[in-house]
Amino acid sequence: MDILVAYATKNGSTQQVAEAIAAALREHAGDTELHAARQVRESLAGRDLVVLGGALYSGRWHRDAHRFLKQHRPELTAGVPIAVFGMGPRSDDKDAWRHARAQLDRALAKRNWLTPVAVTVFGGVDPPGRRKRHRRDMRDWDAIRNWAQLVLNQAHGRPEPNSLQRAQPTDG
Ligand SMILES: Cc1cc2nc3c(=O)[nH]c(=O)nc-3n(C[C@H](O)[C@H](O)[C@H](O)COP(=O)(O)O)c2cc1C
Repeated sequence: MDILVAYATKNGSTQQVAEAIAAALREHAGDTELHAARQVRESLAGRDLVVLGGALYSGRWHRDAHRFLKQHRPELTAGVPIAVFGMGPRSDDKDAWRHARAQLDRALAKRNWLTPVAVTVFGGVDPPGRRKRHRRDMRDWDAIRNWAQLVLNQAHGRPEPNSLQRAQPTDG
Protein backbone atom coordinates (compact mmCIF):
# COMPACT_ATOMS: atom_id res chain seq x y z
CA MET A 1 0.00 0.00 0.00
CA ASP A 2 0.98 3.62 -0.46
CA ILE A 3 0.34 5.33 2.86
CA LEU A 4 1.08 8.82 4.19
CA VAL A 5 1.10 9.73 7.87
CA ALA A 6 1.09 13.50 8.49
CA TYR A 7 1.30 15.26 11.85
CA ALA A 8 0.82 18.75 13.25
CA THR A 9 2.77 19.34 16.44
CA LYS A 10 4.10 22.09 18.65
CA ASN A 11 6.15 20.18 21.21
CA GLY A 12 6.78 16.87 19.48
CA SER A 13 4.49 14.38 21.22
CA THR A 14 2.11 14.18 18.27
CA GLN A 15 5.06 13.49 15.99
CA GLN A 16 6.10 10.58 18.21
CA VAL A 17 2.59 9.12 18.04
CA ALA A 18 2.60 9.57 14.25
CA GLU A 19 5.95 7.75 14.13
CA ALA A 20 4.50 4.80 16.07
CA ILE A 21 1.47 4.67 13.78
CA ALA A 22 3.68 4.85 10.70
CA ALA A 23 5.87 2.03 12.03
CA ALA A 24 2.81 -0.17 12.67
CA LEU A 25 1.36 0.57 9.23
CA ARG A 26 4.72 -0.12 7.58
CA GLU A 27 4.94 -3.47 9.33
CA HIS A 28 1.43 -4.52 8.30
CA ALA A 29 0.92 -2.80 4.96
CA GLY A 30 4.26 -1.78 3.45
CA ASP A 31 5.19 1.63 2.02
CA THR A 32 4.44 4.32 4.58
CA GLU A 33 5.81 7.85 4.50
CA LEU A 34 5.86 10.16 7.51
CA HIS A 35 5.91 13.97 7.17
CA ALA A 36 5.03 17.12 9.04
CA ALA A 37 1.61 18.15 7.66
CA ARG A 38 2.89 21.52 6.59
CA GLN A 39 5.57 19.93 4.43
CA VAL A 40 3.15 17.91 2.34
CA ARG A 41 2.75 20.01 -0.77
CA GLU A 42 2.28 17.35 -3.41
CA SER A 43 -1.11 15.87 -4.30
CA LEU A 44 -2.45 12.93 -2.30
CA ALA A 45 -3.87 11.37 -5.46
CA GLY A 46 -2.96 7.70 -5.70
CA ARG A 47 -2.43 7.22 -1.96
CA ASP A 48 -4.22 4.21 -0.53
CA LEU A 49 -4.52 5.76 2.92
CA VAL A 50 -3.72 9.02 4.71
CA VAL A 51 -3.50 9.42 8.49
CA LEU A 52 -3.57 12.96 9.87
CA GLY A 53 -2.83 13.74 13.52
CA GLY A 54 -2.81 17.09 15.26
CA ALA A 55 -2.38 18.42 18.78
CA LEU A 56 -5.27 20.21 20.50
CA TYR A 57 -4.40 23.51 22.12
CA SER A 58 -6.89 25.71 23.96
CA GLY A 59 -9.81 23.96 22.35
CA ARG A 60 -8.46 24.11 18.82
CA TRP A 61 -6.89 21.57 16.55
CA HIS A 62 -3.41 22.55 15.34
CA ARG A 63 -3.63 24.94 12.43
CA ASP A 64 -1.34 22.82 10.23
CA ALA A 65 -3.91 20.02 10.43
CA HIS A 66 -6.65 22.41 9.32
CA ARG A 67 -4.50 23.69 6.50
CA PHE A 68 -3.71 20.16 5.38
CA LEU A 69 -7.41 19.36 5.02
CA LYS A 70 -8.08 22.62 3.22
CA GLN A 71 -5.20 22.15 0.84
CA HIS A 72 -5.97 18.51 0.04
CA ARG A 73 -9.75 18.71 -0.14
CA PRO A 74 -9.86 17.80 -3.86
CA GLU A 75 -8.05 14.47 -3.42
CA LEU A 76 -9.85 13.65 -0.17
CA THR A 77 -13.27 14.28 -1.69
CA ALA A 78 -12.21 12.24 -4.72
CA GLY A 79 -11.93 9.19 -2.49
CA VAL A 80 -8.49 9.00 -0.83
CA PRO A 81 -9.32 7.46 2.58
CA ILE A 82 -8.25 9.45 5.62
CA ALA A 83 -8.12 8.63 9.32
CA VAL A 84 -7.77 11.41 11.87
CA PHE A 85 -6.52 11.71 15.44
CA GLY A 86 -6.16 14.45 18.01
CA MET A 87 -3.91 14.86 21.09
CA GLY A 88 -4.53 15.01 23.99
CA PRO A 89 -5.93 14.92 27.50
CA ARG A 90 -3.28 14.80 30.21
CA SER A 91 -5.25 13.07 32.95
CA ASP A 92 -7.62 10.15 33.49
CA ASP A 93 -10.48 12.54 34.00
CA LYS A 94 -13.41 11.47 31.83
CA ASP A 95 -14.47 15.06 31.24
CA ALA A 96 -11.04 15.95 29.87
CA TRP A 97 -11.35 13.12 27.36
CA ARG A 98 -14.92 14.07 26.48
CA HIS A 99 -13.90 17.69 25.98
CA ALA A 100 -10.94 16.74 23.80
CA ARG A 101 -13.17 14.57 21.63
CA ALA A 102 -15.72 17.38 21.35
CA GLN A 103 -12.93 19.79 20.36
CA LEU A 104 -11.77 17.46 17.62
CA ASP A 105 -15.31 16.86 16.42
CA ARG A 106 -15.91 20.61 16.28
CA ALA A 107 -12.77 21.04 14.20
CA LEU A 108 -13.88 18.30 11.80
CA ALA A 109 -17.42 19.63 11.60
CA LYS A 110 -15.96 22.67 9.83
CA ARG A 111 -15.12 20.30 6.98
CA ASN A 112 -18.54 18.83 6.36
CA TRP A 113 -17.29 17.30 3.13
CA LEU A 114 -14.89 15.08 5.08
CA THR A 115 -15.75 11.45 5.86
CA PRO A 116 -12.86 9.91 7.81
CA VAL A 117 -12.64 6.14 8.05
CA ALA A 118 -11.70 6.54 11.73
CA VAL A 119 -11.44 9.36 14.26
CA THR A 120 -9.90 9.19 17.71
CA VAL A 121 -8.19 11.08 20.51
CA PHE A 122 -4.99 9.92 22.19
CA GLY A 123 -3.70 11.03 25.57
CA GLY A 124 -1.24 13.89 25.54
CA VAL A 125 2.00 14.92 27.21
CA ASP A 126 2.86 17.98 29.31
CA PRO A 127 5.04 20.50 27.49
CA PRO A 128 8.81 20.14 27.99
CA GLY A 129 9.11 23.03 30.45
CA ARG A 130 7.98 20.86 33.37
CA ARG A 131 10.57 19.06 35.44
CA LYS A 132 10.87 15.60 33.97
CA ARG A 133 9.51 13.57 36.84
CA HIS A 134 6.36 15.73 37.01
CA ARG A 135 5.69 15.55 33.32
CA ARG A 136 2.47 13.68 32.60
CA ASP A 137 2.42 11.37 29.60
CA MET A 138 -0.97 9.80 28.89
CA ARG A 139 -0.01 8.08 25.66
CA ASP A 140 -1.08 4.44 25.55
CA TRP A 141 1.24 2.87 22.99
CA ASP A 142 -0.76 -0.36 22.73
CA ALA A 143 -3.93 1.60 22.02
CA ILE A 144 -2.02 3.65 19.42
CA ARG A 145 -0.75 0.54 17.63
CA ASN A 146 -4.19 -1.10 17.82
CA TRP A 147 -5.74 1.97 16.26
CA ALA A 148 -3.28 1.75 13.37
CA GLN A 149 -4.52 -1.79 12.77
CA LEU A 150 -8.14 -0.70 12.99
CA VAL A 151 -7.48 2.06 10.47
CA LEU A 152 -6.03 -0.46 8.05
CA ASN A 153 -9.11 -2.65 8.41
CA GLN A 154 -11.35 0.33 7.84
CA ALA A 155 -9.41 1.37 4.77
CA HIS A 156 -9.86 -2.15 3.47
CA GLY A 157 -13.60 -1.85 4.05
CA ARG A 158 -13.74 -4.15 7.06
CA PRO A 159 -15.71 -2.18 9.65
CA GLU A 160 -15.08 -2.88 13.32
CA PRO A 161 -17.85 -2.79 15.92
CA ASN A 162 -18.13 0.64 17.56
CA SER A 163 -15.77 2.25 15.09
CA LEU A 164 -16.67 5.62 13.70
CA GLN A 165 -17.43 6.18 10.06
CA ARG A 166 -17.39 9.91 10.56
CA ALA A 167 -17.02 12.42 13.35
CA GLN A 168 -19.75 12.14 15.95
CA PRO A 169 -20.73 14.96 18.33
CA THR A 170 -19.24 12.92 21.22
CA ASP A 171 -18.24 9.32 21.64
CA GLY A 172 -19.44 9.07 25.25
C1 LIG B 1 -1.30 25.58 26.82
C2 LIG B 1 -1.87 24.21 26.53
C3 LIG B 1 -3.19 24.10 26.12
C4 LIG B 1 -3.73 22.84 25.84
N1 LIG B 1 -5.04 22.74 25.47
C5 LIG B 1 -5.58 21.52 25.25
C6 LIG B 1 -6.95 21.39 24.89
O1 LIG B 1 -7.69 22.35 24.73
N2 LIG B 1 -7.44 20.13 24.69
C7 LIG B 1 -6.66 19.00 24.85
O2 LIG B 1 -7.16 17.90 24.69
N3 LIG B 1 -5.33 19.11 25.16
C8 LIG B 1 -4.79 20.34 25.36
N4 LIG B 1 -3.47 20.44 25.68
C9 LIG B 1 -2.64 19.24 25.75
C10 LIG B 1 -1.85 19.04 24.46
O3 LIG B 1 -2.70 18.67 23.42
C11 LIG B 1 -0.81 17.97 24.73
O4 LIG B 1 0.19 18.54 25.53
C12 LIG B 1 -0.22 17.38 23.47
O5 LIG B 1 0.52 16.22 23.80
C13 LIG B 1 0.64 18.41 22.75
O6 LIG B 1 1.06 17.91 21.52
P1 LIG B 1 2.48 18.29 20.86
O7 LIG B 1 3.55 17.85 21.85
O8 LIG B 1 2.52 17.51 19.61
O9 LIG B 1 2.47 19.77 20.63
C14 LIG B 1 -2.92 21.69 25.96
C15 LIG B 1 -1.57 21.82 26.34
C16 LIG B 1 -1.06 23.06 26.63
C17 LIG B 1 0.39 23.17 27.06
